[in-house]
Amino acid sequence: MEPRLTPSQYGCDLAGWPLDLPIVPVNPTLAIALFMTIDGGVLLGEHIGREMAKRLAPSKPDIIVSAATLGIPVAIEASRGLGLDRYVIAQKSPKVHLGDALVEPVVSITSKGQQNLLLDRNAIPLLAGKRVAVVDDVVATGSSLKALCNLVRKASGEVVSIGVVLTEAHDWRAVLGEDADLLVSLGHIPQFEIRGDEVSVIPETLAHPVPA
Ligand SMILES: Nc1ncnc2[nH]cnc12
Repeated sequence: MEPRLTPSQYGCDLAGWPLDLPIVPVNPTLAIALFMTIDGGVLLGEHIGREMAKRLAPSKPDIIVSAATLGIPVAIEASRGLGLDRYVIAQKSPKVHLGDALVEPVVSITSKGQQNLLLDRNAIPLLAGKRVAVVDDVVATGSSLKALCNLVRKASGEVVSIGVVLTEAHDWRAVLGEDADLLVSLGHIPQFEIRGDEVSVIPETLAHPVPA
């Protein structure tokens, strides 16, 4: 069994929607506030879509792109909020129809090892020459969003904005580089240091970091 950490939850705000997230270890010294978009309910999904749409609308996207699995509700709800129909989801696991897919590597802090993001070649016509908003649930390392931006560009789409529900710490800024300027979010979560069964916020990972 995982040790129970104290405190066990972190309270955050998603554009006016208060949420208590469970604090879970990702390794012996680091814990995160876990946000699972698929467990939040329909009303939270609607709220996320409405608030995400407000923030993405100024970039006038034609279509939204995200990654399976936790990005899927964000893509659907943001598309609904923007009045868009089609959206494109990059897959993480090879599917029978994806033998010939466009591929980009990803390193995640919540899944072990290296994975790939795969874009179905049949989706290329939906993206080529289009203004594309890339969305995801949480940006931590920035690796998934960077891979998504690379896939959109390989498909000749223009990345006009990046929308995430939560930013987590700040490592993503360096990984995204100039693309970090395209990013909008609904909230921020820090990361946590584990000592024994107690956790404390790492000050440099707060929205307005406290220098070490
Ligand atoms: N806090 C978090 N919740 C869910 N997925 C994540 N991926 C990276 N950080 C995460």
